[in-house]
Amino acid sequence: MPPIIEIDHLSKQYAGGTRALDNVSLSIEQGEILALLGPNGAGKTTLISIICGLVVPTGGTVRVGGHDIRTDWRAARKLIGLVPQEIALEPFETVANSVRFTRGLYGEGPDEAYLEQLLRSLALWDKRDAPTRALSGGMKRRVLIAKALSHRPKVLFLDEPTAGVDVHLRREMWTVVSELRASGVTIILTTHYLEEAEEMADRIGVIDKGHLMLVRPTAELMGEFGRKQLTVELDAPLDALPQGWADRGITLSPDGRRLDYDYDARAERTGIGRLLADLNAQGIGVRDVATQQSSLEEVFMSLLENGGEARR
Ligand SMILES: Nc1ncnc2c1ncn2[C@@H]1O[C@H](COP(=O)(O)OP(=O)(O)OP(=O)(O)O)[C@@H](O)[C@H]1O
Repeated sequence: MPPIIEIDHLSKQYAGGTRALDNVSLSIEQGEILALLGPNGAGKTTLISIICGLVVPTGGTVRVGGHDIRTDWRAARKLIGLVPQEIALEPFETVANSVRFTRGLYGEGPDEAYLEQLLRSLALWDKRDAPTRALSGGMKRRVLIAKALSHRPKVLFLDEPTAGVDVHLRREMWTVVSELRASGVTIILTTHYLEEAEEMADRIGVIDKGHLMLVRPTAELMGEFGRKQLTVELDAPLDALPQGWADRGITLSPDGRRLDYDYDARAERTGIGRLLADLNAQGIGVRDVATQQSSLEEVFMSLLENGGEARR
C-alpha cells in the first residue's frame, strides 16, 4: 500500500523571516501512529498546518492519499481531520449539533447512524443533547475529536492532545487514541512528552528548529534509552575491582567506595542479581544500593544536542 502521506522537501519561511521548516521529507504509512516530538517553536504545528491546508509552504510538496495538497486540495482535505491545540467550542451548542455542523462544513450530508456510532465510540452519546459548556475538560477534548472525525477522514491530526491536562485525562486520551487506531485511522500527533510518544506511537519523529532530526520505530528508540545505572555504596573501600568485573560494565569509583553498573533495564537478565550474589560471595559488604534512569527530558535534550544521534 502506498504511504497515506508523502512529504517531500517541505520548507516554510514565514513572512517575518522565521524558517519554521527546512527541507523536511517523511512518509507516513496508512494505519500507523506517528508522534512528532519537539520543543516549543520546533515547527510541529507548522508542519501539521501545511498538511491540513492552513499554512502555505514556501517549498516542497505534500500528498495525502495521492492528492497534492495544493493542486488537489479538496480531495486531500476530505481525507484529513484536525484536532487543534486549543479547545474552541460553541458553548451553547449541543454536542450532537457541534459535530453535525462540522460535518456540514465538509459538504457532507447528515448521517445520523454514523453520528451515533461516533459519539458512542467516544463515550459522548449520553451527552449528545448537552451544551458543550456543561462538559468536563476530557469530554470537551473528545467532542473536538468527534468533530474532526465527523466526515470520516482517513488521517487524524492531534496537535498536543494532552497539553496542560492532568494525568487522569492524559491516560483517557491515550485510550481514545488506541481505540481510534484499532478502527484503522492513521494518527499523527504532536507532543512535548516523550512518555506520551512512547505510549502511543509506532514511530517517533523528532523535530528541532525546523529540521526533522530523526524518525525511528518507537520500540527501537526506547530500547536504546532503556539503560539504567545501579550504584552500590560499599561498607569498606576496595583497592581494585575483582577480576572480570570490568568486562561486565562495572566500574569502581576512584575512592573505592562505590560501584557503578550500567545495565539494560529491559533485558531479561539485567545482571543485578548476579552482581549482588557475587558481592555476597566475595564478602564485600554493601551499605546502600540505588538505581537511576536518565529522565525523559534529559534523553530528549541529549538527542537534540547530538544532532539526532541516539545516545547509548
Ligand atoms: N504565523 C506565523 N508567523 C510568523 N512566524 C510563525 C507563525 N507561526 C509560527 N511561527 C514561528 O515558526 C516557528 C515554528 O512554530 P510552530 O508553531 O510550528 O512550532 P511548534 O513546534 O508547534 O511549537 P509549540 O510546541 O510551541 O506549539 C516558531 O519560531 C514560531 O514563532
